[in-house]
Amino acid sequence: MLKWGIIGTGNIAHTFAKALQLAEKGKLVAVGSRSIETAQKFAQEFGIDHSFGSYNELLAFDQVDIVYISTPHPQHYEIALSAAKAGKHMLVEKPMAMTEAHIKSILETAKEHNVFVMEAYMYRCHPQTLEVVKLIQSGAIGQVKLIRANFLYDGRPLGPTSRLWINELGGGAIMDIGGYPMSFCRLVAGIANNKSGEYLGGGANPIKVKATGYIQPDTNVDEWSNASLEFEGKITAQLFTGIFADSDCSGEVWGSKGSIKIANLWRPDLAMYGPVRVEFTEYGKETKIIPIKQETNLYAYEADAVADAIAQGHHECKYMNWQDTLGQAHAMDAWRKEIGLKYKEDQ
Ligand SMILES: NC(=O)C1=CN([C@@H]2O[C@H](COP(=O)(O)OP(=O)(O)OC[C@H]3O[C@@H](n4cnc5c(N)ncnc54)[C@H](OP(=O)(O)O)[C@@H]3O)[C@@H](O)[C@H]2O)C=CC1
Ligand SMILES: O=C1OC[C@@H](O)[C@H](O)[C@H]1O
Repeated sequence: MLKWGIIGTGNIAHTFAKALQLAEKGKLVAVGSRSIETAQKFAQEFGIDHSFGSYNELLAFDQVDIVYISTPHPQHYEIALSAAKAGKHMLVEKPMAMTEAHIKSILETAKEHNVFVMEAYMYRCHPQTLEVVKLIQSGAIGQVKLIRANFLYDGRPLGPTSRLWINELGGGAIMDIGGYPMSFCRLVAGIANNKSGEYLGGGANPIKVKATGYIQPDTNVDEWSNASLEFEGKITAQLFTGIFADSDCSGEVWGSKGSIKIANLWRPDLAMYGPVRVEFTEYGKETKIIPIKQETNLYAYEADAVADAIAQGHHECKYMNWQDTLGQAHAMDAWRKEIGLKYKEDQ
């Protein structure tokens, strides 16, 4: 059993802690917060014995094998460096850090200290995503030509104190949710261009990134944006993200023989985002609905995939490996640059 410690006690930390209760290969043993009161409250809520009033105390605790870093994005960098130096494996929430330079440095430090690290794109570990991968690999839709992926939701009710609307906390749509469509298009292009037929992980890197978007002058964060990508193999993609609209977690892939449509790509744990299934159409024929059996929770799949990789002595997870995270970081920097979106980490 992998022994987990959680760093930060916000929204996703609660979701992940609940999921760990369902994971087969891991359990939550400790939590670290900036305040001891918050840590104790969280520990009580999840019935765990160890709570710490600083992240460094948790990192020094020898009963924890792996930390889940769930602070706002700009804080991931320093915490991940400290975690690696403390010899802890880590699952770092997406984006792994604010810039490609910071992400490179996290991966180098993890390598130096011989620890596992994964950027927490949880949907990559889910059977629905694996079904999409399988369909593309089987040649069912022929040669992939065009990809579309969206992640939008309404972040306005969260109000101005939410990290989502604060530039210093890495706010804005691209950094919060734009990374999902980017990572999906990269995954699909990577699978399409990998002729070995084996899922080796590692998305493709776009050879062109063009984008437009709207940066709110009051907050200096992007409220919406769309990007157009071009990949090798004559594959093009269009991504949409925004934090002002009804939720849209959908994606589509068009090939030379057929297409795939997914209603709820990112949050199959939440029915409000749409049904969990893959629609496959061979052009000119009736659409087939492929139901997806969820045997556990979305984040429990992720936690168990991490546990499997570590048990096999790997420092990366095949569903989101280091090469993929680096390519993702490069593409995300390019997207932001296209619309002039800047953070203090860019200096
Ligand atoms: N994979 C997924 O499905 C999701 C991933 N995420 C990712 O997880 C991360 C956290 O998101 P979310 O849980 O929504 O964020 P929240 O704002 O809800 O929580 C963040 C937590 O981080 C800690 N923290 C440390 N430094 C700061 C700071 N300067 N300001 C505010 N909080 C701080 C706090 O915990 P404490 O006070 O205990 O130290 C806080 O509760 C983000 O990187 C986001 O991209 C978010 C939602 C879903
Ligand atoms: O990763 C995420 O997915 C769900 C969103 O609600 C959240 O803001 C984001 O960080």
